[in-house]
Amino acid sequence: MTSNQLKSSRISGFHKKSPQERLDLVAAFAGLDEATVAHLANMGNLDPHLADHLIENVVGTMNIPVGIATNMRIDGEDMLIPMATEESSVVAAVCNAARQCYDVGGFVTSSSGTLMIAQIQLVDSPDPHNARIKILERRDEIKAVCDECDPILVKLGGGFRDVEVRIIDTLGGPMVITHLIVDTRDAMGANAVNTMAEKLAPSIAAWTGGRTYLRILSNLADRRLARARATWTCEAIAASGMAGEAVRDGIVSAYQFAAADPYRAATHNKGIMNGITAVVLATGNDTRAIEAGCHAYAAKDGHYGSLTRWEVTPEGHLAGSIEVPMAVGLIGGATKLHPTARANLKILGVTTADRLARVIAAVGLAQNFSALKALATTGIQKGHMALHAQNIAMMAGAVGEEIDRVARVLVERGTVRVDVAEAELKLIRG
Ligand SMILES: CC(C)(COP(=O)([O-])OP(=O)([O-])OC[C@H]1O[C@@H](n2cnc3c(N)ncnc32)[C@H](O)[C@@H]1OP(=O)([O-])[O-])[C@@H](O)C(=O)NCCC(=O)NCCSC(=O)C[C@@](C)(O)CC(=O)[O-]
Ligand SMILES: NC(=O)C1=CN([C@@H]2O[C@H](COP(=O)(O)OP(=O)(O)OC[C@H]3O[C@@H](n4cnc5c(N)ncnc54)[C@H](OP(=O)(O)O)[C@@H]3O)[C@@H](O)[C@H]2O)C=CC1
Repeated sequence: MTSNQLKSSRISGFHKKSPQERLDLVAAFAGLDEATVAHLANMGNLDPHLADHLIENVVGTMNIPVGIATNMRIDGEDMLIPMATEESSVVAAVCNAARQCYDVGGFVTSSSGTLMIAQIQLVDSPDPHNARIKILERRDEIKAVCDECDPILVKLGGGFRDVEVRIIDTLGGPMVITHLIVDTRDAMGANAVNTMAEKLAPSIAAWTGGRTYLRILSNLADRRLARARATWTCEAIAASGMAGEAVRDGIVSAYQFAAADPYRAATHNKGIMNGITAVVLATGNDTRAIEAGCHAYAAKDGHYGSLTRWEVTPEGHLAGSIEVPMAVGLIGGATKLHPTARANLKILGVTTADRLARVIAAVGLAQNFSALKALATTGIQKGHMALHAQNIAMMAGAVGEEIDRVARVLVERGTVRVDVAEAELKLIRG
């Protein structure tokens, strides 16, 4: 092969090769050394055959640590929560928040059910209002078509629930958008509702005289909302040098800032997603679907705001609550296939997708509490950087016991920087 051929990304049939053959090609393309190739070839605790079938063009796996959030009491049940994340202090933050509300009962959760929405786009309808009514008239026929697509889902108590039709103004003129509302039970439901939308679309075109284009679920799963709330007493949240009342008021003020300002809300919600995404990933669910849904929900009032609310109760306690779309499943996607996801679901002990969704909402709320408490008191760097110091020590080359020794010095000096870690490592190694 010439070096030009090696540098071409046009590799026909790459997908038909084995992971090792692909890796050899990639190694030649990128000039990878033997150690890097060997590292990528080691697929850890994921069966290479499974990895090669979960996604396309596989050459390796990317291991992310799974940490356990402790102290979580949800609806009276003590739970251990597996979280998959690459970011330090995220797991500690959930443990910390849960610890401070454990004695007063922890988290209370609820949900709006497990309904998903599939959209069918109809264009070029000369009489969109007439078209809307014509579609609504066919409810029974629509139900029959949808339920026929997935008899197992129907047997499990799910299936078609309702049809709604909206007329929206677009750059291309009015469009008639049909929403199929489907109970997908313990599945996230994308495949189930997409199949229904595709099956139904030709009938919608025939009934109305328009043309159908897109037939796909909406990730703004606002018929599948998970909710959680918790109360923290001032006594429990007092921080070194700060009365609980001041901490409470600081958290409420931080929320008010996020509610009013999208620049702050983006960071505020990122913190919430630290927890949500970590559990979604740990259980093999679709992180992008959940993130898209949560951010769209945060903007549902035409203004991007906070996913949580923080208030003071009549007794003077701090009350936090969260409401988020949470389309997660226990069936389908990688949830059943990935052995780590299966193990994590076993640790969680949840037996329904609805319960999993509510647990995830509680984790999002806990995550937000800790971030806001840190921000409103000592600042985020103290706690976060203390844990991040270990990463910095490793970046400087520390191994084994050196990691803790270097990290401790970085925290003591208050300078969590790689150059300082390198200097300290030099000292330790003499
Ligand atoms: C970091 C802490 C927890 C320290 O908090 P602390 O009060 O200094 O820790 P502590 O040593 O007193 O321990 C208190 C409890 O925290 C937990 N805890 C304490 N250390 C650990 C640990 N190593 N591993 C596991 N759990 C830990 C543990 O539950 C412990 O109880 P115990 O077990 O001792 O009975 C605190 O400062 C904190 O919660 N900070 C917030 C950290 C955070 O939010 N990190 C997310 C990354 S930053 C970000 O991306 C989001 C952000 C901040 O931008 C969002 C926003 O702006 O809104
Ligand atoms: N925009 C998005 O978010 C999109 C996401 N996706 C992907 O779709 C995947 C999820 O699709 P999903 O439909 O959940 O998965 P699957 O189609 O893999 O699984 C759902 C199916 O499992 C069967 N089933 C068995 N037991 C149950 C039960 N207790 N509750 C419900 N269904 C049950 C059902 O019927 P049956 O056996 O008859 O099939 C159901 O249709 C994810 O990988 C996601 O990433 C795909 C497209 C777009």
